[in-house]
Amino acid sequence: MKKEIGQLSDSSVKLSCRNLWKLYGPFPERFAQESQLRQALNSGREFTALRDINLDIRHGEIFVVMGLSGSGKSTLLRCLTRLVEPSFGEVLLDGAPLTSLDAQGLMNIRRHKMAMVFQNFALLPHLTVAENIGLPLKIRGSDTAEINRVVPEMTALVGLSGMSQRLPHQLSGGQQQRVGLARALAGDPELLFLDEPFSALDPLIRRELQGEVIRLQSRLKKTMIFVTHDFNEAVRLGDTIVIMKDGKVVQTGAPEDIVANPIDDYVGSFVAGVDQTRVISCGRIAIPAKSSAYAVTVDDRAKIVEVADLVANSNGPVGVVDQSGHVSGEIDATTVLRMLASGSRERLAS
Ligand SMILES: Nc1ncnc2c1ncn2[C@@H]1O[C@H](COP(=O)(O)OP(=O)(O)OP(=O)(O)O)[C@@H](O)[C@H]1O
Repeated sequence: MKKEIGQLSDSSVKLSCRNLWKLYGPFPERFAQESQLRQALNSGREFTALRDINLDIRHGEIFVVMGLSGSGKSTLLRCLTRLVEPSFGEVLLDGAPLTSLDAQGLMNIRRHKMAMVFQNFALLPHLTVAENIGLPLKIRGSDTAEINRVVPEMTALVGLSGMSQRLPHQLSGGQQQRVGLARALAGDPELLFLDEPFSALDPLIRRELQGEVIRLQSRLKKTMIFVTHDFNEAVRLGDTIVIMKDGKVVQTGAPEDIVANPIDDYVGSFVAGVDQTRVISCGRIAIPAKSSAYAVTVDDRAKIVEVADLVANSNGPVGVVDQSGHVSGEIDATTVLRMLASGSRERLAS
C-alpha cells in the first residue's frame, strides 16, 4: 500500500522518504503536483530521474542503493541530503521533514548530523592528512583542543597513524579514501552518505576498504547510505539493499531475501553473479525436520559456506536449530554440495 506523505514510521527509522520525485528539465516549476510529474513521464522533453520513491532507513544500518548506471542512485542520495532539491515528496529525518527546512536549518543539519564520502575522494590537495580530517570540525567552529583530540583518534581509526603530515598526492588511492572516511567520521555524524566510494579503486583495495566499513560500522553504529553499482559489494555491506532501475525502486530487502527471491530478471541478472553460499543461511534452505534429535546441529543463521565442511562430513542430515534452541528443520550434504558447486561456477565465471 502506498504510504501517505508525513505518515511517521516507528522510532527505529532514521531517515525516510515519501513519494519522492526528481524531474530534470527546462521548466521544473511547471511540475509541482504529482499528477503533473506523472504526465511528464511521457513528454520526452523532461527527464524523470526519480519516480515516486518510498523508503525507510533504520538507525545504525548500512542501507545500500544499487542499480546500473543512470538508474538514479546518485540523484536519490542527493535528494536525501537536499544537495539536489526533490521536485515533489518529502524527506524525513528522525520523523521531521528535512524538505521544509530553510537554508540555515539545512546547513546546521549538514554540519552536525551528516557527512559524505565521494568516489573521487574530494580531498583538499594543499592540506595535510590531519588538516583534511580536521576540516569538518574547523568548519563547525570546534576549538583547537577538540580538533587536536579528534584528528589523531580518527587517523588511527582508519589505520593512517604516521601519515598525518602527508599531502593527498603522497598517498595511494586506498589511503586517500581512508582519509575521506576519517574526515566524514570526524564530525561524529549520525548519517554517512557514501557515493560509490570504492569504485575508483582496484578490486583488492576495494575489498579491504569494504572490510573497513564493516569494522567501523560494528564499532560506531552510524546510519550509512551507500551507493554502488556492484551487487557483490551491496550484498557484502548491506543490511538492506534497494535496487533501482529507471528512477524506480525494483526491489528492497535484506541481501539474503533478494538473493533467494529476485523479483524479476533485472534483479536476477545481478543475483546470478553472486556466490549464494555466502549469503543464504541454513534456516532458509532447511526442509522440515524428520527427527527431533540430531547428532550434529547448525545455527539457522549460519551461512551455507560456514557449515559446508560439517554437513558434508556428517553421516546423514544435520539439524537446524533456531534462536530459541529448537530444531526447526534439517539440511543434507547433497543440497549443500549442490549450492557450493553452483557458487564455484559463479566465481569462475566472474
Ligand atoms: N543535472 C541533470 N540534468 C539532467 N539530467 C540529469 C542530471 N543529473 C542526472 N541526470 C540524469 O538522471 C539519470 C539518473 O542519474 P544518476 O546520476 O542519479 O544515476 P546513477 O544511477 O547514479 O548513475 P551512475 O552510476 O552512472 O552515477 C541519468 O539518466 C542522468 O543522465
